[in-house]
Amino acid sequence: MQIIQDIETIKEPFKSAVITIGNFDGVHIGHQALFHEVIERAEAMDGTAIAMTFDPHPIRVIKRNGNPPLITLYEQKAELIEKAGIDVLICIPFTMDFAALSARTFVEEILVKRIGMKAIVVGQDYTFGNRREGNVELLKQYAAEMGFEVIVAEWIQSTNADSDRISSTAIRELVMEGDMEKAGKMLGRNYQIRGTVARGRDRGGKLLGIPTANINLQDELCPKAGVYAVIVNYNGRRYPGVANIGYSPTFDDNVFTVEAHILGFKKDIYGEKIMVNFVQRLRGEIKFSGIDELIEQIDRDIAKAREILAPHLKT
Ligand SMILES: Cc1cc2nc3c(=O)[nH]c(=O)nc-3n(C[C@H](O)[C@H](O)[C@H](O)COP(=O)(O)O)c2cc1C
Ligand SMILES: Nc1ncnc2c1ncn2[C@@H]1O[C@H](COP(=O)(O)OP(=O)(O)O)[C@@H](O)[C@H]1O
Repeated sequence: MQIIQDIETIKEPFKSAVITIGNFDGVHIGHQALFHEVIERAEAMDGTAIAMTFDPHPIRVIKRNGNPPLITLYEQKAELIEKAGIDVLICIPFTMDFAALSARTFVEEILVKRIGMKAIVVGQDYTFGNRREGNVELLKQYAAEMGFEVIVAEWIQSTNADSDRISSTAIRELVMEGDMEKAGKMLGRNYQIRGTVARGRDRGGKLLGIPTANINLQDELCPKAGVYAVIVNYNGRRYPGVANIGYSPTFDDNVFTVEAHILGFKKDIYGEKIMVNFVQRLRGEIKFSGIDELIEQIDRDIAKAREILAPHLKT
């Protein structure tokens, strides 16, 4: 996948560009369906499948809806879009100047003239341009005038019985409630955080005999405090694990940590990158009266996690 960070570097329009535009936070199954549609159309036209996204996330720049943490940071988002099969990812640095572009200028100058858009795939509620003045109706007017096709994608319903609409907001809420199974269904994969292993309080290995790799979150969404069955990616492999998120109330230092104990693993991995995939929340954090009770409980957590994770690690 080609990645373009600066549209000025696009010197000539792409061949029959089929494009979809969005923040795609989470790259959930609804986003994946849009990409699928783009790829199919592009293939039929012998054209180029393009996704356009923004970094930083527009809500960070416009601050209309506060500052919600992100489901996917840029690196993972780009990886997932590539995996979906998109040919070109155009990542626009979202600035106040960009936000001020009129809908017409954006469509005519950027999408049609520079990128060579021949078709655009959007959801029904797509809005764009300064103050969200552009919508599907306006896009259809421009389409007739400027000569491109507008494809309005059907909404993807959740596979859950309550058929919630799949949305980044719904997924954020599920992750914050610790409902990783439901979040995972909407994402089409487990919710993941990634980071570099940092030093903790030097208790896990020495005091408890259960070393934990601590990671500091950047801007991403933190699941509800508690204990989770997780799959850890390290060095290209997948390991079962248990993670703890919270303040470890048995100890009184009141420091918030995200940490994972990797099962069947023994190695110093400070400074190395790991990815933690949340499969299921097991319980909330407990303030134990002593270290022995804490260790016994963690042993039970590990046994339960092994059971939950076994089917996930078969492949
Ligand atoms: C699976 C798991 C469950 C945990 N549950 C609790 C808990 O219920 N209460 C608590 O105070 N600490 C809990 N901890 C946190 C440990 O106290 C923590 O790993 C320890 O303080 C090590 O910290 P360190 O990595 O900074 O050295 C848990 C840790 C793990 C790995
Ligand atoms: N099975 C394991 N799971 C997680 N980390 C491990 C494991 N085995 C060794 N380690 C290493 O031990 C470190 C954690 O040790 P710990 O005693 O909990 O200290 P800290 O307080 O620095 O987290 C990890 O950062 C990692 O480098």
